[in-house]
Amino acid sequence: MKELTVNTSKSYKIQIERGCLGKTGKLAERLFKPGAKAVLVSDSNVLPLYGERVKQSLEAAGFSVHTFAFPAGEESKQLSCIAQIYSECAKHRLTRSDFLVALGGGVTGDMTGFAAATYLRGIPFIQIPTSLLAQIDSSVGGKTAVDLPQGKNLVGAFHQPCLVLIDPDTLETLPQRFLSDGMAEAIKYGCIKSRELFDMIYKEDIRQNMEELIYRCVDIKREIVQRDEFDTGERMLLNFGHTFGHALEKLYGFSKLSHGEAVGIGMVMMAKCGESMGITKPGTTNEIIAALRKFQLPTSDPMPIDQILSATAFDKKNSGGMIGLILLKQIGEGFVDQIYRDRLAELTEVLQ
Ligand SMILES: NC(=O)c1ccc[n+]([C@@H]2O[C@H](COP(=O)([O-])OP(=O)(O)OC[C@H]3O[C@@H](n4cnc5c(N)ncnc54)[C@H](O)[C@@H]3O)[C@@H](O)[C@H]2O)c1
Ligand SMILES: O=C(O)C(=O)C[C@@H](O)[C@H](O)[C@H](O)COP(=O)(O)O
Ligand SMILES: [Zn+2]
Repeated sequence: MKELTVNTSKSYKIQIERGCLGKTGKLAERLFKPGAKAVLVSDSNVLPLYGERVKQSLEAAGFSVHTFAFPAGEESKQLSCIAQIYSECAKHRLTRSDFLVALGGGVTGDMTGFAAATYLRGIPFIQIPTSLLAQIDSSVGGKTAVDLPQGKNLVGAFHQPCLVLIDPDTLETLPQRFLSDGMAEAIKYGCIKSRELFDMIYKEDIRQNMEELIYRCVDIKREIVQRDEFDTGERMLLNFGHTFGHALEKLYGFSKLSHGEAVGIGMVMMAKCGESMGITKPGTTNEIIAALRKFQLPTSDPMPIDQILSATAFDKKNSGGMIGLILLKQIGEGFVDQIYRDRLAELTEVLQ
C-alpha cells in the first residue's frame, strides 16, 4: 500500500492499494457522518464490473447509496449528462453533508467532479479511478469539466476530491486501447519532469510494475498541483501535447481519437516545433515517437495544420493575444513559453 497527501486548498489522501475498492466504506467513515447519502456515478462499462463492490462497502459502513450510470465514452462528457447527475442528487435529496462517488475513467471523474463542484454550490466527492489515465492523472488535482462542441473541457471548475482511492487491480479489465491511452499521459510526465521515468517507461516491462508507475506519476502531479493549484504557471506543464491534442479531439467530434492518443500526437508535434526552433535537443522527437510506438499509440494525424491552429483558439492557455506553449529543452525538462498567437503559423511551419 502506498499513500500520498495532497496539500492544496483542501488537503486529501491518495491511497494506492490492490483490492482497496472493498475498503471504500471504511475510509469514507472518516470523512462523512453515519447515515450520509451518496450518489455513485459510473459509466455503462464500469458500473457492472465494480459498482456492486463499492456500493456494498459503503452500505456496510452505514451509508445509503444510489447509483447512476451514463453511456461510456467521451461523447457523454456534456452538460446534458451533468443535468442528469443533478436530477439524481435532487431525487435523493442530497445535502452538503452528503457526497458523490466517481467510479470509472477520466470521463466519469471529470463529470462527477463538476457536478459535485456545482450542486448546492459544492458538495464533497470521492475519486475511485479505474482507467490507467484516471489513476495517474485525472483523479488528482481537482480539474473538473465537460466539453462543448466548440472545444474540450470548456465548462468546468477547480474542485478537489476529498479522497482518491486507486485500486490497480481494476486495470485487469481495462481494454488494451485504454491502457495505451494512459501510457501517453505517463510518457508526458517523463517528458516534462523526469528522464528517469521516461526511461523506465520506454525500457522496462512496465506492466510488471504498474503500482510504481502510478505512484511516480501521481507524485509528480501532486507536487506540481500543490505549487500551482489554479493553473497560472507551472501547472501548465501538465498540458504538454494538449494544445494540439485537444484541437484534434474537437476536430474529430470527440470520437475518432481518445484523449491519450490525441495528446501523444500533440507531444510529437510540439517536440518537432521545439527542435525546428533550436530550443529542443535534437533527437527528442524521435525518442517520444519510439516511446509512443511501444504502446501502439499513433504519432501523427492527417488533419491539416491550419485547421488544428484554428481550433487552438479555444485553448485555456490563450490570454489576450498570447498563448502559452509547453515546450521541452530535452526529455525531463519542460517549460512554458508565452508567444503571440499571430506567430503560431510561422513557429509551426515545420508541421506543414
Ligand atoms: N481532470 C484532469 O486532470 C484530467 C487529466 C487527464 C485526462 N482528463 C480527461 O479524462 C478523460 C479520458 O479518461 P479515460 O481515458 O479514463 O476515458 P474514459 O473515462 O472514457 O475511460 C476509457 C474507457 O475505459 C472504460 N473503463 C474504465 N475503467 C475500466 C476498467 N477498469 N475496466 C474496463 N473498462 C474500463 C470506460 O468505460 C471507457 O470505455 C478525457 O475526457 C480527458 O479530458 C482529465
Ligand atoms: O491537471 C492538469 O492541469 C492537466 O493539464 C492534466 C491534463 O492531462 C488534462 O487532460 C486536463 O484535463 C487538461 O486540462 P485543460 O485545462 O487543458 O482542459
Ligand atoms: Zn490530459
